[in-house]
Amino acid sequence: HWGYGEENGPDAWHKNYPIAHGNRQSPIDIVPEDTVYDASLPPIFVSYDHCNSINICNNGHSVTVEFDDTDDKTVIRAGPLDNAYRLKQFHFHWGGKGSQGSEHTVRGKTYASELHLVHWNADKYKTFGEAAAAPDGLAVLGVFLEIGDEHRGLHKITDALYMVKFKGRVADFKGFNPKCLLPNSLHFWTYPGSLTTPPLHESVTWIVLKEPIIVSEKQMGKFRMLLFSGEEEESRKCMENNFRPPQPLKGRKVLASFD
Ligand SMILES: C[C@]12CCc3c(ccc4cc(OS(N)(=O)=O)ccc34)[C@H]1CC[C@@H]2OS(N)(=O)=O
Ligand SMILES: [Zn+2]
Repeated sequence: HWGYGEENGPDAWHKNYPIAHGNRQSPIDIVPEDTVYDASLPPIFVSYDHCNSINICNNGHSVTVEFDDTDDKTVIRAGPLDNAYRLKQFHFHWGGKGSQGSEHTVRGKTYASELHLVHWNADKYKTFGEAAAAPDGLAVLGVFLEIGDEHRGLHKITDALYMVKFKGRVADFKGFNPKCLLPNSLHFWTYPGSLTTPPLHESVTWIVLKEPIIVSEKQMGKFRMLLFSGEEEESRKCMENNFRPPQPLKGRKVLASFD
């Protein structure tokens, strides 16, 4: 099964998922001076007010917080999007001790972690799975995490991680609103890309925020207590370095919402 190890890591994914060598793969290295400022690009509109998380889960690749997406309560719209996209889940990618960890990079700079808020086009598609296979099916909002002071909003998440230490664990996690995980500025870069884990579907409009949020090394350390492995497995591998490196741009244009 695919993972982030020597044998089953990103360089091997193409064997079962040939689209890994496709023309709109993610993540990418964002080179600000090569991006195109598009003054006609409206700001993104994040309406997470009536937001309710359901549970927190260790899926063996990351830790995800799932949302009730049965109506248009929690959506992002505008920016590069033609429809309202409903929040389905968010999850993180992170590194080992204070090193790399983000998936997107900025002129080669890696951040300690990257938060992905995964939304799907419920205006056009009936289910998340159907949307996830369509070229305009998903919109993922990416937020960089940088090491510094501790982040008050992140505490609720890091305090819940002990409940999902092992792969396959799910725990109740109600009433969390991810609005508190967004930075002050919603200035973004956007480009057409893909899921960054198998099945690597080329169905994502990426919206990567320029401004990182600041979290403490102690908070990041709690993510590294999670395990890739299940409770019954004898090999206990810390969940860390669960990121795919940047992929070829293949002629894609990266638009900037700011000059
Ligand atoms: C659940 C699904 C498989 C995995 C998957 C999905 C959607 C968004 C995802 C975002 C990810 O993370 S990332 N970094 O943002 O790309 C990683 C995996 C994702 C759908 C696609 C088909 C499956 O859906 S299904 N079973 O057919 O209903
Ligand atoms: Zn992700």
